[in-house]
Amino acid sequence: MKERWPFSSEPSLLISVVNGREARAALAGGADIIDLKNPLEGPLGAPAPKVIEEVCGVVKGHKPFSIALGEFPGKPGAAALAALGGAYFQPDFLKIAFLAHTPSEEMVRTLKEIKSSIGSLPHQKTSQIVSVAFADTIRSGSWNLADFAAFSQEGGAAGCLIDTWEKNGSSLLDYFTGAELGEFIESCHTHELFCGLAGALKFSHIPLLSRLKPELIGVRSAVCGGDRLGGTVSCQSVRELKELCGQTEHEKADKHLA
Ligand SMILES: O=C[C@H](O)COP(=O)(O)O
Repeated sequence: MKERWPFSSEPSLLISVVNGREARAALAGGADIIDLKNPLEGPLGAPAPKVIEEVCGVVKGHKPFSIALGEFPGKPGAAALAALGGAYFQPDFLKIAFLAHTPSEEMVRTLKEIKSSIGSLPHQKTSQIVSVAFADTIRSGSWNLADFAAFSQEGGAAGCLIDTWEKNGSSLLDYFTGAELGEFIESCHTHELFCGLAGALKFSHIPLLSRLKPELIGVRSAVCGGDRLGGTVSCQSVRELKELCGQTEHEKADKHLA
């Protein structure tokens, strides 16, 4: 991978937060990346600038952070303008989502517009672009996970993340098997992209997903007592999840047998 945050051999734990208090809890629990979003505006809802400012005050200088931009069907210009707004805060990552009916040309164009808009800023640090797709929409779309990686690379993204659009209790593993996700991770690596897995993941999913060795595992609901809107990030849950990220299924079984 040409352009990447130095990920370690175990998946980095990305925790989605909505305010500074949650960011503090996620940091204290050992999160590797603090992801800022506004779940009230959708699975990849964009946070308000004043909230970003608050979270920057907590996170900057401690851990990398990402900002969700949302999705912009048919509007690459609007996406680029939103990205410019996000880049103002100099996050490590900017996340932009694509529903599976987005034409591939539009995805590539949107990513290129974003890359060129944020590249024009005088900052020393340029945010890396993370291209996000949704496991529950992709089956009905015109491209598959391997295509998604290829188009993301063509557009200039540094990484791909797969999440779920409907937060209705179904998780990533209800849509794709471990083997399929393993192939997706491989496609990302073939295209020199890092790979993130998310989507209503539960604690019980983590050992299996860790074994697949994605660069990122992204979670919100599971560390908010199962309620991504009404709940709040629990430091203890983040800590437990972080410990699980370093364990494969076999290690977990061994511990239980010991
Ligand atoms: O980017 C990761 C998402 O925020 C995951 O949220 P979730 O665990 O509630 O699906």
